[in-house]
Amino acid sequence: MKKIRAAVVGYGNIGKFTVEALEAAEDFEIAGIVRRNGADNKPAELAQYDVVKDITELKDVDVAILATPTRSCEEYASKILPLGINTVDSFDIHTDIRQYRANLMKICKEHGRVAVIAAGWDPGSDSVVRTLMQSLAPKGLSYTNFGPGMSMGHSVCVRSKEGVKNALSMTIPKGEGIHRRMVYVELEEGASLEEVTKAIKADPYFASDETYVIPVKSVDEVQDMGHGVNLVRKGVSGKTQNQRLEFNMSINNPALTGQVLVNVARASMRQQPGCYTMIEIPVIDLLPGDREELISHLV
Ligand SMILES: NC(=O)C1=CN([C@@H]2O[C@H](COP(=O)(O)OP(=O)(O)OC[C@H]3O[C@@H](n4cnc5c(N)ncnc54)[C@H](OP(=O)(O)O)[C@@H]3O)[C@@H](O)[C@H]2O)C=CC1
Ligand SMILES: N[C@@H](CCCC(=O)C(=O)O)C(=O)O
Repeated sequence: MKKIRAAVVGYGNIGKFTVEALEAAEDFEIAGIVRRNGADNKPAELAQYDVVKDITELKDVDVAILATPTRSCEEYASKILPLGINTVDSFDIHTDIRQYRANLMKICKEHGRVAVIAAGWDPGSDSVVRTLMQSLAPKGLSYTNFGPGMSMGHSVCVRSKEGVKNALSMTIPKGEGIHRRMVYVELEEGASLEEVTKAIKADPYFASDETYVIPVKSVDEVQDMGHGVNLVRKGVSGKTQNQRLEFNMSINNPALTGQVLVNVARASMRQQPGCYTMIEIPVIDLLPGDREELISHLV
């Protein structure tokens, strides 16, 4: 069977775990890794792979897995899709997903390619669970309670602020889908904590949550990439009240996100041209293997 050739774009936390997930997937081969500085300071674990500055330097790429900051995803996808390469990403600004999908839809249709967006665990696999729960109890309330744990998206956002050398944003659940943000920042020399705090609190990632910004000497010393979710729904099936549904997981955040990205990269090869979120993709397409066997094993 021909293997799917995937490129990983960006080699930060998600990029590293995506490479590992690709190495563990028998239906994939790694076409190469795309980094802003190309092969400069190539990490030892990438010795066997092409590490390049531009994806056009790689051969026969079927799908590009964008492991870049959320706010860079659209720029990368808009350049890569017209090259005839599918893209997948874990874009996580929930309020901007519809517009992002509409923008990429045009490009995908024009170039006959597939993009899968907002595909990590939230948004991503949690979105699929929320959808399933809503179908099981169509009337009612769902609550997504995160953590405590490290949000990669919020941490990346803080690291992009002027004066911040490194950052860790912890998500603390307060109940009923409300969260507090505890942000640990390692500041550049001379940076003002007050200015940095103002910039963080004004960012849409943080603007609607209670947020505390705490300076630390070393983010490395306090960082732990564990996270998790408790997703609950209480509602009505048909005319029957008080149906209670629950989904829990406790995870290494980048490892799970990298795995989901590989799954949707596989699924992207099985969709008609267009831009999709995870709830629009048949779940069986996330899995490798023979369809008939999966049906007899899983149904
Ligand atoms: N939907 C979900 O459930 C989840 C989504 N995410 C998303 O994943 C994103 C990436 O997280 P994470 O891997 O921790 O981030 P990192 O900062 O560790 O890695 C991002 C990498 O992207 C590359 N890059 C390209 N353009 C830029 C830029 N303008 N600024 C900085 N880096 C750039 C860099 O790699 P190089 O130097 O090799 O070019 C960098 O290391 C987050 O923004 C988050 O939104 C994360 C977890 C879950
Ligand atoms: N998008 C998140 C994953 C879901 C958890 C979350 O949204 C949060 O902690 O706020 C992340 O970037 O880590």
